[in-house]
Amino acid sequence: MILDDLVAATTKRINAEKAETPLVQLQAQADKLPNKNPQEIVDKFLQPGLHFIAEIKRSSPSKGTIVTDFPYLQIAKDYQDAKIDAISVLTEPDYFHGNLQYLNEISNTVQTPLLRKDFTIDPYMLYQAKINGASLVLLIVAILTDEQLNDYLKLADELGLAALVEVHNEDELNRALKANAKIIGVNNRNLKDFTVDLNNSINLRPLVPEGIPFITESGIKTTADIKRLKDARVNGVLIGETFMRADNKEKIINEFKSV
Ligand SMILES: O=C(O)c1ccccc1NCC(=O)[C@H](O)[C@H](O)COP(=O)(O)O
Repeated sequence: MILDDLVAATTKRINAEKAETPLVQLQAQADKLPNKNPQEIVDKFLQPGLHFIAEIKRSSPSKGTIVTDFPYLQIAKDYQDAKIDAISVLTEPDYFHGNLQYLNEISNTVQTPLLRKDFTIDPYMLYQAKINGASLVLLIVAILTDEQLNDYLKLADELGLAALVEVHNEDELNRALKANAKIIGVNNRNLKDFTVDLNNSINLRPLVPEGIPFITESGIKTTADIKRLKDARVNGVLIGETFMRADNKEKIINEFKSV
C-alpha cells in the first residue's frame, strides 16, 4: 500500500536529516521559540459556520503532477487574502514534491496558521514543524501505534502545536478518540485504490462528539459537495487539488464559502 512506501521513504529521509542535525540541536532551537496556544485553533474550528483549510501541493501519488507552475508564496498570499482558516503545506518531498523550506518561507510571508502536512513517524518531525513555523501537525492513525499516537499528541501540546488526527474508518476513529485527539480529520480517499467517497465523512460524522472539530479531507470539488458536507454538519473542509488547479483562488473560495 502507498502508506507503507511513504513511511519507508520518510523514515529514510528523517534518519538522514537526524545524522546532519541532531535532535538536541532542534530541541535547543525550539526551546527559544514562544509557544502558540493550540486550543485557539480548536476553538476557531468549533465556531459556527464551515471552516476552510486550503492546501499547497504540487503533486500527489494519486494525481501525479497537479500544477507545473508553483508560486507557493503567492498561493499562500491568495489563500490569506481569501481569509482561509489554515493553510496545509505539503513538506513530503519524494511523492508530493513538497519541502520543509516551503513551510519556513510561507510562515515568514503570511499570518494564517499553517499545517505541516507530512507523514509524521518520529518526534523529530514535530520539532521541525515548530521551528519552521507550523501551528498544526498531521498525525495519521494508520501509520502510528497507540503508544506513538499518545506520545506525539502529548509532545505536540508541549510544543504549542495543534494536531489534526487523521482517520479513514471507524476503527481508526475509535483509536483517535481514545487517545484524546482534539481535532479529527476524516480522509475520504481510499489509500488502497485512491477512490474518493464523501460518504466516508458523512457516515463517520455522528460518531465524533460535538466538542471535537470534525474536518473532512480529500476529493472536495464542487459547491454541491460543500452543501452535502455542510448538511452533514462537518466543522471544516480540507481542499487541495481543486484550489491548486483554480486560476482565481479567491473566486472559488468565495463561491464555496457562500454555500
Ligand atoms: O492524495 C494522494 O494521492 C495521497 C496518497 C497517499 C496519502 C495521502 C494522499 N493525500 C494527502 C491528502 O490528504 C490530500 O492531499 C488532502 O486531503 C487534499 O485532498 P484533495 O483535495 O483531494 O487534493
